[in-house]
Amino acid sequence: MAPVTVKKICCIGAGYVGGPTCAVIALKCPHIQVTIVDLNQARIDAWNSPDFQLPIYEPGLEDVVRACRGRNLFFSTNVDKAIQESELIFVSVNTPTKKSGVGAGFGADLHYVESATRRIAAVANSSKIVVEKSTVPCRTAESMRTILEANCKPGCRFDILSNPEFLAEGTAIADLFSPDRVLIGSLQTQEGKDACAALASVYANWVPTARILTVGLWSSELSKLAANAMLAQRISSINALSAICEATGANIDEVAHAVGYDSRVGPKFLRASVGFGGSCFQKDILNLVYLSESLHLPEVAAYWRQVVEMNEYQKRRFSKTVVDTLFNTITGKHIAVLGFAFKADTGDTRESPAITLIRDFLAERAYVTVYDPKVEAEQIWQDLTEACPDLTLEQIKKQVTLAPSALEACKQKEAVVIATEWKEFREISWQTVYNDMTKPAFVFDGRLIVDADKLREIGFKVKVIGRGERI
Ligand SMILES: NC(=O)c1ccc[n+]([C@@H]2O[C@H](COP(=O)([O-])OP(=O)(O)OC[C@H]3O[C@@H](n4cnc5c(N)ncnc54)[C@H](O)[C@@H]3O)[C@@H](O)[C@H]2O)c1
Ligand SMILES: O=c1ccn([C@@H]2O[C@H](COP(=O)(O)OP(=O)(O)O[C@H]3O[C@H](CO)[C@@H](O)[C@H](O)[C@H]3O)[C@@H](O)[C@H]2O)c(=O)[nH]1
Repeated sequence: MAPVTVKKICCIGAGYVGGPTCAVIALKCPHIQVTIVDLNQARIDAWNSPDFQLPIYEPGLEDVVRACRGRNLFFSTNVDKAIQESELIFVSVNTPTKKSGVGAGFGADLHYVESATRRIAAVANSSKIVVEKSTVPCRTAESMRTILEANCKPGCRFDILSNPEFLAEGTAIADLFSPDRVLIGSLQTQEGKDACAALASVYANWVPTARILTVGLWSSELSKLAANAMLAQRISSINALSAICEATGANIDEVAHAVGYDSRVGPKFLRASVGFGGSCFQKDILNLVYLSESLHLPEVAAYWRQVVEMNEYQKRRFSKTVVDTLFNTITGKHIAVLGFAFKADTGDTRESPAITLIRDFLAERAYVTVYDPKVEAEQIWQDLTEACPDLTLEQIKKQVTLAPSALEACKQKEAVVIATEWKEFREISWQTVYNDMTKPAFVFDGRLIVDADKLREIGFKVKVIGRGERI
């Protein structure tokens, strides 16, 4: 059987991955009709909003959606119709860490993947290529295949592919336009290879073929977890070294520069910080830990677990530095927190280190004022309520206020804490900030973005992650 020519694609899950990924496919493949479906009506309404108030903020995304929405890109809640019409279906639903039951706190909650798969099985009335886009534990494709094959209608067949996504938030569109690689895993049967060729031909519309890697199904699934684990491991390594720098007077920027200059190490992902956040790193490493334990590999599990533990330590260490530096108490003190997103150029707050810091400050009964250029107020209240189960929203609102700008947030505060590396925090007028602050005025830089010497000349007391200078 010759590889299928893909004319219609359905993507189940209109989130941070499904939305941008399939919008870019629609842009680059005008001959393919792409329908992105979701059960969440509000999300689909936002994708369809006349003024392009899209449900996620991602630089460049609006231009892509404007170019193809209504042409060959559609957003809908009619999941069944999109499944039936398409030859190729991406499953791009969420796979959060399990909160209860077996594997709670580590394993991936696969019930969204399973219900999407069951829906495909229930309504498909022709052969489909089903593509696992979500990040999943090794061998999930096997479970999907079992469900699909058990429900296959006469004359139909299902081929399962793994095609993990490597985009990073904030640079998703650039990453999708020019990916380092596209990874496709398939069974090594003729049918599996044909399905793989069909998906590869979609990407080949804009990705050089040398960058389209084809591997076995399980290698593909494991490679995604491995890539995230190794990226996060670099951050935990540099953060561990930042603690040594603070204790010795070395400078973590200089150390990272010197180490990264070795072409075998490379310069990327060596930026010390208050800790990594985001929906993926912690979840995927815990998933790898759980997988290792299930395979009776406790040493391997312990190795990867330490990457997450180091990250927790880094966040705790930073909160403690704030308290210690502010004369061992922040009770009743006023602290501005600049940034709430887990990184710059996104409105996403999942696992943001800012949440942990603010939780710690509230536990010390400090007053906190937050400013973030992209995160919605609703989201901040929701995240803080979840992070502080002992406090009601009313109590949280007595201690936390939201400011309309960075300058407003810093007024009359004893300390400014930089939690996200937004460009505007680099460019803020620190002299104005200083003039309006309570003295002595402290800056705690958790993202290595300020020029500490300049700030000290203005009069600030400055603490930067990974720098051992006395203030
Ligand atoms: N966020 C990232 O940067 C990123 C990058 C690479 C991979 N991933 C992985 O991609 C997957 C999706 O992540 P995300 O950030 O887009 O999640 P998300 O929560 O933003 O989006 C998932 C969407 O799927 C929808 N959904 C769930 N079950 C459904 C069903 N049965 N039918 C229809 N819709 C359904 C939800 O309503 C939600 O809108 C995860 O496995 C994640 O680990 C995420
Ligand atoms: O040197 C660095 C680089 C990043 N970070 C932090 O690490 C977190 C994650 O950043 P990043 O990886 O840029 O964003 P994500 O959107 O989480 O992307 C990661 O997770 C995605 C989901 O699986 C993968 O697809 C991407 O390849 C992978 O980079 C953020 O809090 C960053 O501030 C650092 O502290 N130091």
